[in-house]
Amino acid sequence: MSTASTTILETRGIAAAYGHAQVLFGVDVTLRAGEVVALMGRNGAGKSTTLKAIMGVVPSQAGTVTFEGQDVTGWQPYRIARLGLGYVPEDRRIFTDLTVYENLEVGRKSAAGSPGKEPWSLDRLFAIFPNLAEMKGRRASAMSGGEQQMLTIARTLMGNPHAVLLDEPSEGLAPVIVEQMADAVLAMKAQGIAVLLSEQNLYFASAVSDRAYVIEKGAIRYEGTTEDLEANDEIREAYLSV
Ligand SMILES: Nc1ncnc2c1ncn2[C@@H]1O[C@H](COP(=O)(O)OP(=O)(O)OP(=O)(O)O)[C@@H](O)[C@H]1O
Repeated sequence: MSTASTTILETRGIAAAYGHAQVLFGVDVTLRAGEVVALMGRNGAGKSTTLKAIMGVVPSQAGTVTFEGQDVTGWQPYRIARLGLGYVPEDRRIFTDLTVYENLEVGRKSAAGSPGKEPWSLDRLFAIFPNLAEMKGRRASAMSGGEQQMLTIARTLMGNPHAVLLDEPSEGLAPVIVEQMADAVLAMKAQGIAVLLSEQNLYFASAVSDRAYVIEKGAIRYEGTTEDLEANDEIREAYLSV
């Protein structure tokens, strides 16, 4: 049984580049069981690349990624996903020709090693995403961006992950949908899923996260509770847009 202090995901010194342009310079991030952690920073700071490097979507040139005690550095994304790490990228990769229901069925798979955990069912998902329940038969192409974002997360949960990486879940969402998104993240946490999310919105991050890292130019500049971050004018002004 994991406790709040068990490390579920850890990066040590990860570096990554696009061609000759290095964008991550030794990033250390830890996610413990049961936590929601925000990776904050301005546009281009390296948030998405950090999540991609964890997931093996971009190769890390240095450093290590450990998931549930296993060194997964250099693994293919599908293998990491199979271990139980879900990933929701910024671009919503849903099937627009399929209905909400069909998209969720496509996501159904069992992740390794979640003993005693009930697999996600559509009923459980719809309890967390009531708006999706109301539009089960709708094609994804006829949904708003925010609804598609919810669907992407719901579909990831159908894979029964133990932890999830969420890339900018609140980006571009109307305020009412941002609130629903915050509820969904908290519901995931209540179900025992650890979440590492990238975020620019301090309001959203504080509503859902226990701790935050601030990244700038590909390196972590601050680490602390979201409360401390909110109270730290210097860090906020230097590295965040708020
Ligand atoms: N596919 C790519 N090819 C080349 N450079 C890239 C690519 N993706 C990102 N970059 C560059 O890498 C740096 C980090 O980008 P990244 O997307 O990780 O930032 P971010 O903090 O997630 O910002 P955003 O909120 O804009 O997504 C930026 O300078 C960006 O221009």
